[in-house]
Amino acid sequence: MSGRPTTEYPAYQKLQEIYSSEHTRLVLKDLFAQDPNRFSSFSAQYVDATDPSTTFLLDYSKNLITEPILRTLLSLAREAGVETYRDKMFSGEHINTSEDRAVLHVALRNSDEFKIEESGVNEVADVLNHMKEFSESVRSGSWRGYTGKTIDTIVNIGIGGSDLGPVMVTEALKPYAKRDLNVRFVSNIDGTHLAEVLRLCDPERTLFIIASKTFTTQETITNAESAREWFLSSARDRAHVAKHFVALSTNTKAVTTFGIDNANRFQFWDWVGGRYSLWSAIGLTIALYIGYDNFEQLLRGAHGMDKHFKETPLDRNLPVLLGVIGVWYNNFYGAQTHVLLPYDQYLHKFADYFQQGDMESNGKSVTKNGQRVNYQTGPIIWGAAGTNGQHSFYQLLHQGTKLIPADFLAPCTSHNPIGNSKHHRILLSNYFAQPEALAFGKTEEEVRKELGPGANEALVKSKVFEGNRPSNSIMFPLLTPRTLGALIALYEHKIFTQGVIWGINSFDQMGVELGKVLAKNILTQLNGPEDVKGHDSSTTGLIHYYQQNRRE
Ligand SMILES: O=P(O)(O)OC[C@H]1O[C@@H](O)[C@H](O)[C@@H](O)[C@@H]1O
Repeated sequence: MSGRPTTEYPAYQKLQEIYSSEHTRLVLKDLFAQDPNRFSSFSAQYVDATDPSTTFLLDYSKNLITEPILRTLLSLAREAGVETYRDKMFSGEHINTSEDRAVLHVALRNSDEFKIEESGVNEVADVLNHMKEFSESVRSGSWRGYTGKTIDTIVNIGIGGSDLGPVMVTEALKPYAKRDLNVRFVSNIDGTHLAEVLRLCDPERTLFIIASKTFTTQETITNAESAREWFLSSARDRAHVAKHFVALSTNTKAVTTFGIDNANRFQFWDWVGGRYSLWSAIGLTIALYIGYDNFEQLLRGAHGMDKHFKETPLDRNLPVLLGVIGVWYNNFYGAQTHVLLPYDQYLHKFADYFQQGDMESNGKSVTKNGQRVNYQTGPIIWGAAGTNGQHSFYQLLHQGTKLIPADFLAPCTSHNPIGNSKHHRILLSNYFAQPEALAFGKTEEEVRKELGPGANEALVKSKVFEGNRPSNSIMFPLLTPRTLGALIALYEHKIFTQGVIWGINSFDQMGVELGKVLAKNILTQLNGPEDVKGHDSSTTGLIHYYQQNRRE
């Protein structure tokens, strides 16, 4: 994150040479045949230092790497200053230079271990207590709505980081949830989202959580205002809002203006980036759903990974290993995307979550010093829960023309061992088979043997799997709150590592602003064709079409 273009580091140039001279010889089938210990050399077990039951295995042996390549990739991380910038982050230095802010999501899950000097850090424990008290009163039924009834539905209104984290974690940790409490999410400004959720709510028993770091986000404020209107059409008296609306925000003034009691505001700080905020007050919906103690376990799991990232030498540092291997494909193999494939239905929002986490962090094309990069930065992140993807897009993973590095994740034990774990064994057999098929493929010779003499030539070719498609596999005993915390932090620090190597600022998101400004202007021009001014002919034509065809 020094802002130096990554191509200037000696290790980068060395990697370029290695790639040019060796990549045609990097064949997984051969690498495994040559080294019977490849799995043990290129895998590692993570064990939380204070809770050995929080553990997972990372197998990175099915990557197109050798020891010298990995060593050189780690040299690149060192030359780019990953260790230095990691320490700067943990000590509260303002590494988000464009916004002059510290980057301290690690302080939100710090059980007082790292000493961090930054205003607000000493308030974290108070906010957690506030969340504990509040979530317990709602869950126990002592918090009552305006007619004296208990709360049965939480509606989280927020977008981006104020939505995706709570959505992903409440889905992932459903086995720990209070099942008689419904959680619903409204994020999109499309009125349909709010309308369909409100249809499921009883105003006397619904609690709205207005989640917005800035409390100025157009979608969230508009949805919150409409929700308040819906609520007041039953409750009538504005004084009842206090029992049904709480805010999670850094913006005290805007929360008060909205009419939410200061006692019902859960504070956080500008050093918490939106996409790193599920650990803050933004996690209130999570605490309400799975209980505060489980939320705390999630924080502890992440803290364990923070310690690992902070204290482990780079060659055994799991986020760093994932980061540099990703750089290898992104910058040398020209891979454009990275796919996340959790074989766990509970993790079906994992890829959606890390689309923001990764793409908003590392989707940048100037360095921290303002120089246009002449190399690739953040990959496109996508994915879906296994085995569904196998019956749709895996065709392209196996036989398409693109290289798509993949991460496969799975629990050894299911929370739902129905049929004596029959489902889980089938699920896992697929989890094991897919990376194997991607890596080792199926040769023409094997196909011919299978089809027998006289087989149609085109058919033979179409059944060949070239293989040599890389992947990481992550396995953990059970998806617990603590394990999930560790896994999320693993990917957060991977993203950090890559951002440092590419010399970009992973903590601002200037790229989301232009569209917002243009939309505000266009909103004032939608009445009639005479209002539409200052656009290109395409935009003008589209707005005119809307004006001619709307039925309002
Ligand atoms: O929490 P807020 O302030 O409403 O912001 C929501 C989202 O707003 C988006 O514009 C930002 O790109 C995200 O990073 C952010 O998470």
